[in-house]
Amino acid sequence: MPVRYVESSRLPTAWGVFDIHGFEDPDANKEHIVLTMGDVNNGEPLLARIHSECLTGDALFSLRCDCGTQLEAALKAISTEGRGALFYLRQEGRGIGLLNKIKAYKLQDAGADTVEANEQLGFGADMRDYSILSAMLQHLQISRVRLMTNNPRKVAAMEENGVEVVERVALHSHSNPHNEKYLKTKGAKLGHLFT
Ligand SMILES: Nc1nc2c(ncn2[C@@H]2O[C@H](COP(=O)(O)OP(=O)(O)OP(=O)(O)O)[C@@H](O)[C@H]2O)c(=O)[nH]1
Ligand SMILES: [Zn+2]
Repeated sequence: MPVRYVESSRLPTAWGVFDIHGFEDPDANKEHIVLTMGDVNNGEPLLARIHSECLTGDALFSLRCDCGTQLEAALKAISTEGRGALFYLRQEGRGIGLLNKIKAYKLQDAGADTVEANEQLGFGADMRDYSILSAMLQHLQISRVRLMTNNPRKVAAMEENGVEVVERVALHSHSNPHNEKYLKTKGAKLGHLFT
């Protein structure tokens, strides 16, 4: 069964009042959301972010990655513009799930990098599937974006879903002693563009 829209409501946040739109993916048994602010389908390129779920970084303040700071930066940027959309996709651990990510962290504690750890567990380096965006983009009638990401695969994903990416907006990643190797591996092995 295809991904389908379920309901929307207001969501006041520390960065202003967003609208939250809920979608369900019955085949994968996942629930996804989009946070929007302002008029998202007036034809002007929309400031947008595709954020992949990271429970440890987004909700538990983990310093192993840069997800929490990127989530905050994206919501702040949208609120500053007064207009934008954040797609929060439930693709924890680049699509391998939370418990497998913890297994990968254990292997990283023993010296593997993020890609090697995934491979040792029998997964590809990045298992995310962006086709779920299609129903969300269609429902919200979004056709042109300025995409906040360092990941060229996300730019390609938007384009594959029929959306014109008029600009890639770099997102600054805060490095700390715990995520240095993680950030280095993103640049060296996963194709992330860091300035
Ligand atoms: N498998 C695995 N996933 C991780 C690890 N650390 C973070 N993640 C997941 O990686 C996803 C975020 O991907 P990133 O590679 O940090 O960034 P990105 O989304 O590709 O690119 P940006 O748009 O630039 O942020 C989230 O789903 C995290 O849960 C790890 O060590 N192993
Ligand atoms: Zn993370």
